[in-house]
Amino acid sequence: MDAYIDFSQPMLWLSAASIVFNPTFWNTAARSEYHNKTITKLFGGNSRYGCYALAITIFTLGIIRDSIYERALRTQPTHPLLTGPLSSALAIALFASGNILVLSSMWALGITGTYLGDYFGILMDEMVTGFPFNVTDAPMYYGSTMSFLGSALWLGKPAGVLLTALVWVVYKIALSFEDPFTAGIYRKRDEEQKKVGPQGGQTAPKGGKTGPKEIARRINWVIFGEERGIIGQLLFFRALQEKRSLIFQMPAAAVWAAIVIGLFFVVIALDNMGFFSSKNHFPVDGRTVVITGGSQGMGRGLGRLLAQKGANVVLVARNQEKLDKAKEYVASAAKDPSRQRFHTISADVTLPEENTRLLDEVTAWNGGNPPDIVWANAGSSQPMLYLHASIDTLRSQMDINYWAAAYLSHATLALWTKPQTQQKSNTTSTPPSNLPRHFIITSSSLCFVGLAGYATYAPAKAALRSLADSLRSELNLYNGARHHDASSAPPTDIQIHLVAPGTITSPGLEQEEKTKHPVTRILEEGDPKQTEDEVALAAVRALEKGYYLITTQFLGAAMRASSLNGSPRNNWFVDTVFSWVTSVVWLFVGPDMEGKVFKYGKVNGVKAV
Ligand SMILES: NC(=O)C1=CN([C@@H]2O[C@H](COP(=O)(O)OP(=O)(O)OC[C@H]3O[C@@H](n4cnc5c(N)ncnc54)[C@H](OP(=O)(O)O)[C@@H]3O)[C@@H](O)[C@H]2O)C=CC1
Ligand SMILES: CCCCCCCCCCCCCCCC(=O)[C@@H](N)CO
Repeated sequence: MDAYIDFSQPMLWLSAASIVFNPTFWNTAARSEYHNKTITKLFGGNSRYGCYALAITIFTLGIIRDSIYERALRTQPTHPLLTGPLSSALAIALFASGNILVLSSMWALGITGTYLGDYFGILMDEMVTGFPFNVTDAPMYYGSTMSFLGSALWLGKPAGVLLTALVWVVYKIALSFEDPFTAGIYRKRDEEQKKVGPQGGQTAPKGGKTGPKEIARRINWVIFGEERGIIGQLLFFRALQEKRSLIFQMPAAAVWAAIVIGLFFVVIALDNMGFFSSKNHFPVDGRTVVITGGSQGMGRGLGRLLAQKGANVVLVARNQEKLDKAKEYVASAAKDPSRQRFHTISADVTLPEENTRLLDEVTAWNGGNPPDIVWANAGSSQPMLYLHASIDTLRSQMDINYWAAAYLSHATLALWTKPQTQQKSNTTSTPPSNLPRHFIITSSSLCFVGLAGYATYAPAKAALRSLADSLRSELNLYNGARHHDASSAPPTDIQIHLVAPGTITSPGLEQEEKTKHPVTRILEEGDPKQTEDEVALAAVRALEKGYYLITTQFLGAAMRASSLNGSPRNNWFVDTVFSWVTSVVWLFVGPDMEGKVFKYGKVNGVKAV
């Protein structure tokens, strides 16, 4: 054991103590502030000063802890297993991505948001849902853990790996205290706000477009060191100082690997901040959108979000009562209620003629203009073992999950590709509509990966992906023809998109849980759950960036990256490197998933039909 870790070194124990002490300290301090206003009282009743003081204290304690950690490691044995070029490359990657998580989290939350401002009654107005919070709920904690592990690998010290494990456990415990507590604080605030009077419902999450002005403002912020900038610079320079001398000792291959992986995370972060495309590729203000399956779940979330962005919205589903309620809910979010219009159509989209009828009805309602955006979102899942499903079920699953979207695309594209002369000019739309029209299909992340228990459903979703890929290729013909003879060609470009969400906490999910086999639950256990609003926001943000094949959370993105095939890339660099990474990840995840199903059969057996 002594070859790995030297437990006789006092620094090791001091480091462990400081690792345990820090989160314990800030949780105790913050709770005492929350209950008795202890820190605020110390600062003459000014809670903001109190919070800044706590921030400085926590930050200083962090630096002390980090330097004790480093000193502790220097007195520890090095192990050859941890000193190769691979280990160094991994160290850099962990350190880089850990720091990106920490810095971007601070950037997004500010000082009071980062350093427990909630406990001081300084609440954030809006939930931050963009990067890095779309990657993990606790980027600070995970980022810091990654940096610890990075340092351990860099120095090649098994003791560092052990201390990192301690960091991780301590953070996990801290999170299990903090998360419910903060959730409680915000719940209380929301209840109080409700009592005071309606504030227009939920506020839209923060983030959104990052135009050149916003970028300039942020750079300014960093250089001139307003609150977030100062901390960012401190951390950045400290990281540089520590690592500079060591880079020169690295073998070239490790340097290159580290650069590629580091760049990968930088590009992801920049992409998430909207650096690569400041133009909005999906303007909806003043335009007319049709959403099938719009009466609940993701469709309703989309309706609400697009109403907030100024669209006229038509919701389609079968049940008229639910449609009426949803319309009221969506309309109440309108950006400009005096101008925006809302409508519902009851239709069964599994019937081809209903799809043509609904488009005719929308066109009439829209002053003779076809809708600008059509979203084939209706769908319904009956997961169960394949052999437990009747042939009728297999067919009806295909009807609602594949054919409904196929019929709607067929009818919509027929309308949109009519020559200019046969389409009324889009007089109701502002800005004037030679803007592209969009046909969007809701598929599922299951279009990328097959899972036991989804053979009733996933094939339809995979077929949708193939439909979108094929139509995307074919639509180039029409978009090209607009440059041949404008008068006989469609009046606008036509774009198609496929959105592949993961698990959504919708009424549909409650329904599918009734037939789902337990083994399916095991396989999809790790899939993050998104609300209808979260999934709608993620999808629309990606559309605004001009993406074609869209996922809404990180696991979905990984599944997508591992099955890109010939589909157009969103960001060629990220997509390419990510697909390499996933092809390695699958070597481990694949057998693990196969094994889980096998083991379920081994333990429980399975009945023949
Ligand atoms: N929930 C999940 O975990 C996931 C869902 N998806 C997909 O996302 C989409 C939305 O799902 P979700 O948010 O769960 O929605 P829900 O299942 O909660 O709602 C489905 C909507 O579609 C409508 N609908 C169902 N059948 C028809 C029909 N034959 N004709 C017209 N409208 C119909 C329903 O209204 P009515 O019954 O009144 O017709 C309702 O508005 C679906 O395509 C689904 O496959 C993808 C990944 C995960
Ligand atoms: C490198 C890549 C690793 C990939 C691991 C794969 C893990 C599988 C997660 C499965 C998620 C399933 C979501 C289902 C959504 C859905 O459509 C249904 N709820 C509707 O019925």
